[in-house]
Amino acid sequence: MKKLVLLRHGESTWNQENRFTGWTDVDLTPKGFKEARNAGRLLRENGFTFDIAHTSLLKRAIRTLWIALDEMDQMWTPIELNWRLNERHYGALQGLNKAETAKEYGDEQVLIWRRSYDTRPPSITTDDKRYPGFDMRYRGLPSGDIPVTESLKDTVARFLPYWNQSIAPQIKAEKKVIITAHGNSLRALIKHLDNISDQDILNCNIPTGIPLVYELDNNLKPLTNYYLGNDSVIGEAISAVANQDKAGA
Ligand SMILES: O=C(O)[C@@H](CO)OP(=O)(O)O
Repeated sequence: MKKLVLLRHGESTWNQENRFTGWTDVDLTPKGFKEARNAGRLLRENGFTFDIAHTSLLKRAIRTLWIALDEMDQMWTPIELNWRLNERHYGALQGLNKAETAKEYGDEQVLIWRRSYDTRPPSITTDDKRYPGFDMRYRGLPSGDIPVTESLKDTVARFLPYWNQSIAPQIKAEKKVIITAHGNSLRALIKHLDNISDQDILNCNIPTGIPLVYELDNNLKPLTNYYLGNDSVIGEAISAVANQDKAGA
């Protein structure tokens, strides 16, 4: 049996301000630092060690990983960074407040933008200052890979090549792996691993800073999965993510 750990970054400044974030490179809040440290503590107390860590090119995920590894006293763990683990690109919604957007467009529309499988939020244009093509970290990418908006389906499509070519072979080769990423890039992976339907993925919400352990068979089919930590804290954190788009939030 193989174990894979998934960790969403700790609370970011735009999580705190309840803004659509996507590829915007915002940092952790003080609470996010604490969540990352707590994730490291839970991993340490449960005896986890890693041969390799994967994360995105966004500092909220990178810093969460650094802090968790620091808390585990395993900062020497090799880290691979890849844009394919980035958050889903939220197009022209990036920067907008989720509750205000729900007031303007309605809860139902915002839920569709946030959680439906194949609906893309409105796009940005390639002359928008939010266009990732202006950011030097993405300079090596073909322009066809640089998003102006993404559905979860698009996120699955750009995550899976990295999973299939880099991460899955490492796990099959008995490497112990942690992936520190984002709410929607991790939903993309979970959809694939658990073979969740396009409809049911709507109800999947991932809390910040709580390690999620997958136990996998030799073909990487999930046997079971569980969060580390206190069940009621985890339940509240999952509901808080689900409710961010309520007009009264
Ligand atoms: O804003 C975002 O990029 C994501 C994650 O924080 O939000 P949501 O949960 O609404 O998909």
